Amino acid sequence: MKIFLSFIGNNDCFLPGKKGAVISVLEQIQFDKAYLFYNHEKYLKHGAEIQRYCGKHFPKLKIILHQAPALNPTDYNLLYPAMYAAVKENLKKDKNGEYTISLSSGTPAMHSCWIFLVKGGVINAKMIQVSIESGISEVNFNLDDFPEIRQVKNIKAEMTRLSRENQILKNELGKLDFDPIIGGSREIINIKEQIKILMNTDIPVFIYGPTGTGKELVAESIHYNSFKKEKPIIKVNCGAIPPELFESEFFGHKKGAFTGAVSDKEGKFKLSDGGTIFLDEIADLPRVMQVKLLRVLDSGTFTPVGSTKEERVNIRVISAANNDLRELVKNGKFRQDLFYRLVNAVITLPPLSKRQNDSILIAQQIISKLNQKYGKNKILSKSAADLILKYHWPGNIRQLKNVLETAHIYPGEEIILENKDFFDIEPFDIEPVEQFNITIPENGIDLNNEVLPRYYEAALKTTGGNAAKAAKLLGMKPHAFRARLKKNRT
Ligand SMILES: Nc1ncnc2c1ncn2[C@@H]1O[C@H](COP(=O)(O)OP(=O)(O)OP(=O)(O)O)[C@@H](O)[C@H]1O
Repeated sequence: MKIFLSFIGNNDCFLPGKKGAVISVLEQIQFDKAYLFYNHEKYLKHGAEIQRYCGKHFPKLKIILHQAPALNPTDYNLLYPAMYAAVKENLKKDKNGEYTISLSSGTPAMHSCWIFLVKGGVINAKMIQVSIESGISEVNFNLDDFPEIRQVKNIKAEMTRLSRENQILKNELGKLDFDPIIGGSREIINIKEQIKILMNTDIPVFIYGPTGTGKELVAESIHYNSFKKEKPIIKVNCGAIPPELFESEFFGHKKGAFTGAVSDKEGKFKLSDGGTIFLDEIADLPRVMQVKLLRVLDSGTFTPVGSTKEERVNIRVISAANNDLRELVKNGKFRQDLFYRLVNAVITLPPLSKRQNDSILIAQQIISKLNQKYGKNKILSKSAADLILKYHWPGNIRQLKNVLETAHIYPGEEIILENKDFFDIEPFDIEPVEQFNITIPENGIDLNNEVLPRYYEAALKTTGGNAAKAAKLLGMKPHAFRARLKKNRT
């Protein structure tokens, strides 16, 4: 749509034998719409004359008279904000218009403001001037004619360039900006190298490793070191979403789409647009959702539940699981096509027990954080360090954190650990079941009400209160786990 913008000036009325600049332009160039601005009511009369004339001669042209109120048409301080607001308001209505602005009507201050609006990037428009002698000509000077404006533009570009160069140099120096992953073992150094290679690409990354080994930390590290770091990283625990809510969680829903949808809700894909979506426990994604996820990854589009409008997103996908997805594909539990879409690059996290002395480095960092939090100055005892190195840590770093958090509570300057501290946290790792010395009372035992509840609570303790993860430790579905827990607690 071709749109014309101009102020109405004193000469834009029909003096005998003379048509003003506005009419001259409208007679020579065909527009669909003309916004004629005036700063004061007295110009409305001229506007109405132009409207009448055009209505007769160019009936298809739509003329809109728009007030940009500024008491004094030569006062830049009043004029510029009024014109800025008027332009912004009209741009909203005709976003994709092809704009032409006339600099020939109105005061010199108005002309200058037009130039600032165009050259400042507020409106993308062609500027013209019109005179009896030379007719219509385009005003097309270069920004280089304005050293000050050019400087500001260049500073912005320069800053972007420098920040990119800085990032590249940092990468070359082997440093990550955001580096929460503690460890000096060969395994962890390799993982950081992989993060550096992958962080500024859009390649989908799959992170594989046992529970509590830092999969989420690696996903954050990729995101917060990437150019997308200013955009969100949205985490979704696929193992914790009830099957019936998957679609709404991922794609969002419209009000009234189903019982309980009391308002519109944006889904995780929309929320992570421009950034990263981290799909944790991807192996738990039901097959029906696997197809839908594949579609989003292929087309970049999805449709919220209850909507007919497709939405487009641009996201980086990082997924994680502690199961070997290849096995699940072989067993027909995970779609092969989705597997190939997600697993372009794989980062494998080793268990803590395979990371040489990293467990001590991590333990020291955990203790120093706890010291800061509680205003203490505790250190790890030699015997505790030995135990940490010897123990096999089935719950990995999360378990180490829990053990140290509990041990930190006790008085004394040193953190002391005993065997029982580990066992309390990890009830399944005490000893093989055959070695248990269990005696069942003659009147029997109520497994459901007396024994299992202790395991539910212990599993919750291991996962730091995360019910979905606790359910997983016990091989239960999250909703079944929650229901049992609720029942046992009441
Ligand atoms: N190398 C590390 N250095 C310091 N802290 C770590 C490291 N790895 C993991 N952690 C900490 O251990 C805890 C568990 O890590 P995270 O949640 O990333 O593990 P995960 O592999 O995603 O676990 P899950 O499979 O159970 O979801 C977090 O508190 C995390 O900050």
